[in-house]
Amino acid sequence: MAFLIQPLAIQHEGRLNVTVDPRQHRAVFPFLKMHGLFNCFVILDLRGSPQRVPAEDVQRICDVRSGVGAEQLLAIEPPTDAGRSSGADVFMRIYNIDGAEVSACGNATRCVAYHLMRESGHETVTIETAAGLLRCSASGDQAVSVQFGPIGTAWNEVPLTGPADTSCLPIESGPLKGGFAVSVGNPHTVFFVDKLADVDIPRFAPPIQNHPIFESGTNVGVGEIVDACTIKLAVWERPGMLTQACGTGACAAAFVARQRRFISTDSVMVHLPGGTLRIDLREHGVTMTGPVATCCSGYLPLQLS
Ligand SMILES: N[C@@H](CCC[C@H](N)C(=O)O)C(=O)O
Repeated sequence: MAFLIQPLAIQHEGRLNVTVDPRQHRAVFPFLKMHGLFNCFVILDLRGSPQRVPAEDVQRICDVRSGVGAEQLLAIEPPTDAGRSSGADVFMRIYNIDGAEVSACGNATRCVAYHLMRESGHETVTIETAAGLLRCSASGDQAVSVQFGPIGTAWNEVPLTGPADTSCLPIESGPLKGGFAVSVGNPHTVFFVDKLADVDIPRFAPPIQNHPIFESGTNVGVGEIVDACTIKLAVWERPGMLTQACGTGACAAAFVARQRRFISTDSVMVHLPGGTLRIDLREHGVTMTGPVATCCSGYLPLQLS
């Protein structure tokens, strides 16, 4: 697969349109690469030709050696009929680097929302995902807020494979004990430790991520309380990588810290290796606010089925 990459030559007016490469007789899909706190994404606009991206293509595109390099691939598609009648502007399909579809990604939602708001000239956009509708709004020049619904805490919402106390799971790995499992549209298990820097996350997180108590694995958050309104957080994400930032992980950690009364405010600053997110905890749900950035755009010749 060959790529034509145009660093920083970003066209924000109009859609990313599909054209045909006359030499290769293959559809050429424009892509945009963006990041939210260095959690980076390739975005494809498939509104004109909604189809699934095969797992091998996702893997190749996301691999920094063979492709563009990204931690998730996002396909913008038309909303479903149900989504459209509830006000959704688009459907966002989320692929992890192994090609598996997942139902939520906080940083990606901010990036796609920013791109769509630039395209429409509006200050708000509603994105449908497999986990439901996400209402997004501009928050200054280069930042976006996303409203998630209420955090799920029931065992079958996470989902676990059977009934268990999600607020104190009976599993452990080294210093990771007493995890609190929640759903932010995707599964997260949050542990708090005294000193985050002392935890060897690549060693201790995988046994939690892949524990049979989870129906489809879990993302693993390891947090340290800095003060009554601030958390330091690292997230080990499915399918097995330490990220610079995780938006849904930040929502999960702020929610769990509040439940455990480790923090006393409804507005929590979550410091991740890639930067800081503000998480507002409200009765009707959680709102995440943070920056986005555009890396480059280009063209991907793909044979989608
Ligand atoms: N980085 C994302 C989460 C992406 C999905 C995750 N890897 C999963 O498997 O659920 C975020 O910002 O939320």
